[in-house]
Amino acid sequence: MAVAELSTSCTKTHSSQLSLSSSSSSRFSHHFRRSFRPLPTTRNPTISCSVASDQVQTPIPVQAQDLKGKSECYGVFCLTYDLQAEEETKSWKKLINIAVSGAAGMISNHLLFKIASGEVFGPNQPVALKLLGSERSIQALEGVAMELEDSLFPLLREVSIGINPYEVFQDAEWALLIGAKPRGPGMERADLLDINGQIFAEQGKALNASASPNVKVIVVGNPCNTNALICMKNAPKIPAKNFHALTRLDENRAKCQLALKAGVFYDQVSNMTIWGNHSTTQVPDFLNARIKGLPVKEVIKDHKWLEEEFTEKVQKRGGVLIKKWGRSSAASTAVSIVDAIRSLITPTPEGDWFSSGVYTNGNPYGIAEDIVFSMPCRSKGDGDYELVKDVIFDDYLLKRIKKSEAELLAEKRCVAHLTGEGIGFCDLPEDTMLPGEM
Ligand SMILES: NC(=O)c1ccc[n+]([C@@H]2O[C@H](COP(=O)([O-])OP(=O)(O)OC[C@H]3O[C@@H](n4cnc5c(N)ncnc54)[C@H](O)[C@@H]3O)[C@@H](O)[C@H]2O)c1
Repeated sequence: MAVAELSTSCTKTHSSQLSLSSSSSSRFSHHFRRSFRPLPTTRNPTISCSVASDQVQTPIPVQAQDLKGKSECYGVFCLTYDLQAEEETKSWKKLINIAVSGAAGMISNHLLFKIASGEVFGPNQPVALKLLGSERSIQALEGVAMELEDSLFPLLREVSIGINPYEVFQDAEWALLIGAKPRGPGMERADLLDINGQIFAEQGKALNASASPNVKVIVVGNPCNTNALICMKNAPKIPAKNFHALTRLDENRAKCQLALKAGVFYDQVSNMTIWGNHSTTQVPDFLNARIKGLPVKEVIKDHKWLEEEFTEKVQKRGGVLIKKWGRSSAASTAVSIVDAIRSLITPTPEGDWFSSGVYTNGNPYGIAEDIVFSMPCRSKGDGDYELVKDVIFDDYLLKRIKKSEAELLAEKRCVAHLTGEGIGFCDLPEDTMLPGEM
């Protein structure tokens, strides 16, 4: 839909509501951007209308040096489009705030455009993007915001960028935490846990202080299960159930491999669980998965392949991809983040389920409590989920699950200093890899 079309659906613009700047006299001056503050919550951006206004001049783009410690609206997104709440149309929903960290990275470069297009939250859901970068990525973040400007997405009502999570996470209803440091040459998994754990401890505190109290958090940055645990422990005001570690890419990869082996298209594969850690100890569950509604083992008779090749193929898929392409999977990861969100905001198809790394307290499978473990979930589409109870186990599956559980318990001990549970002590069973490493 074109911007012009949108504005015709708006009854009236309210220049009196243009209260974006703390200095109203400079609001429409060429330099009004300088006095900008983070987007105020009183802005009531319920109604979507054209971003254009004949009174408004071109804003000066945010400069890197302006951004220290601030979250700034960006360029064209500083212009107003608001209408009064009572003029809300029936066809457009209330704007939602989506925070994305690592917004200048490769995964975000795919994800942000999917969110802004309406592909994720729906064609009648206006969105505000709050983009968090690192100090090193400020310029790149500005470039991302420029590309978003140039895309003219009707649903994208606001974009703000910054490097201070307390500012950027203000009122976030979704937090997609992608930004993290990659494992450098010679770096042990324990080092990575500590370096990235510190990022997620700080971001947990920031979410606790600034985000919507019911914010849904999807942690993508690796090691994502333990990062999600750290983040959750540092955000006691937010329900533990709201934290997810992304294992959806692993689920999608597993479905693809089963489909290939069975000679069916991948939409025929369902009930795919990834158990455990997003590492090479993860367990793609072929015992409970189904192909065309039948147990996998009834369709794929080559059980040796299932036990030996399938599992390893899924676990190491990311590493093989890096070897081929020279960089890690970004597009398919972004797609899997979209899948993960959509699984929470749309009802799960009858009888099916999806995988997500979630908090283990109260789980029905006997998995150790107080870790973030990938398990099968179902959702009513309200943003929440329930763990699936009707799954079966055999010795093979249980043994593998135990291995991944042991790894996550060790990771938890390793980051005790970041979860407020004492002194970190690293006795990781082995230096396992992330799926994107080889
Ligand atoms: N869970 C999964 O399935 C999965 C899949 C693929 C990648 N990953 C992980 O996702 C992460 C990002 O991957 P990518 O390919 O986009 O990497 P990338 O290096 O292209 O981007 C990461 C971005 O994060 C930024 N960043 C670093 N520290 C930050 C901080 N404290 N706050 C905000 N931003 C920060 C960096 O400047 C960079 O722009 C990595 O940790 C990767 O291992 C997870």
